[in-house]
Amino acid sequence: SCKEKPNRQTLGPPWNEFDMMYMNGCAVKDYGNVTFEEVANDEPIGNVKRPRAVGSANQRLSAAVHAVKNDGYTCVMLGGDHSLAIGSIQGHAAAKKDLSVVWVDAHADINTPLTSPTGNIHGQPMSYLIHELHSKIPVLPNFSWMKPCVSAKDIVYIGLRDVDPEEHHILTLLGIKGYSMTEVDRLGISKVMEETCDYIFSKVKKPIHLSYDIDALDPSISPATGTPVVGGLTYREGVYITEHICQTGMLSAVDMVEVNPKRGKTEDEIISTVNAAVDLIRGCFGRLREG
Ligand SMILES: N[C@@]1(C(=O)O)CN(C[C@@H]2CCCCN2)C[C@@H]1CCC[B-](O)(O)O
Ligand SMILES: [Mn+2]
Ligand SMILES: [Mn+2]
Ligand SMILES: [Mn+2]
Repeated sequence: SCKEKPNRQTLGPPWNEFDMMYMNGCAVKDYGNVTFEEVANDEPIGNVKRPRAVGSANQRLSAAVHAVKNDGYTCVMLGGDHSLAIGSIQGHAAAKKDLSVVWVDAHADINTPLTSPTGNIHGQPMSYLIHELHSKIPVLPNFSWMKPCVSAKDIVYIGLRDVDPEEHHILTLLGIKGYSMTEVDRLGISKVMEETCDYIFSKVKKPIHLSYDIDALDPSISPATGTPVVGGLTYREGVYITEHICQTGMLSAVDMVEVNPKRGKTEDEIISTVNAAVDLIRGCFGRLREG
């Protein structure tokens, strides 16, 4: 997590007594890893796999993100898979009430437990988070702590190119704003970002929760991920998104998820994926390619 640019003159060496480090003019504090408990016999419930483990993990993550926000930082959550957006956005909303969510992803991750083709919760987080689908989420063990906290009108997707038919129906029914790779090609990324910000700021300027799935980038850049899909964002488009969000001054939390070294076939694939994720986060905190 990172605070705004401190006044350099008043600061001592990079490390000071609050175990903060200063990088790129940001005060960076490492809140450590959220440890997750192993859950034995975590049998699926209907079409939801690992509900108990995922529910308790997200409850812990939610508390951690809440603490980071209460300390006044912009929160950086490094995943893990995209089911962690449940805890990250819950914890953020507990501290900041009204949020806008920019979801950068090849996928919509808005399957409900009933529509999911795989039962994997990483394809469902948005359905747990939005008010409009609350009635479609069954009671699940270890999920009683959470409640919907985002409105459909406060969401924008960027990078969509692998959306299930049921997800497409939900997006259309709820009128959720999205820029698929077709729109990115048609409009260009700068127009997409201009429209995205006009849309989320059209009424009230809400803090932004940027939930960045590394599989939004083309697999040629970030192959070490669970569900790669061809035809993704270029490195430049991916970084432009973060630079544009940064300059709004409204970024309040960012998830960087689905970076999975185990899915890299070579060391180079892993390094390329991790370096892209690092550069995306640097873009969120003011690193400009012009220097
Ligand atoms: N919609 C999905 C789900 O499992 O719900 C199905 N899809 C895989 C499937 C393969 C065959 C062609 C259609 N797509 C992955 C996606 C979840 C991605 C989660 B993310 O966090 O990586 O975005
Ligand atoms: Mn995944
Ligand atoms: Mn995702
Ligand atoms: Mn994805």
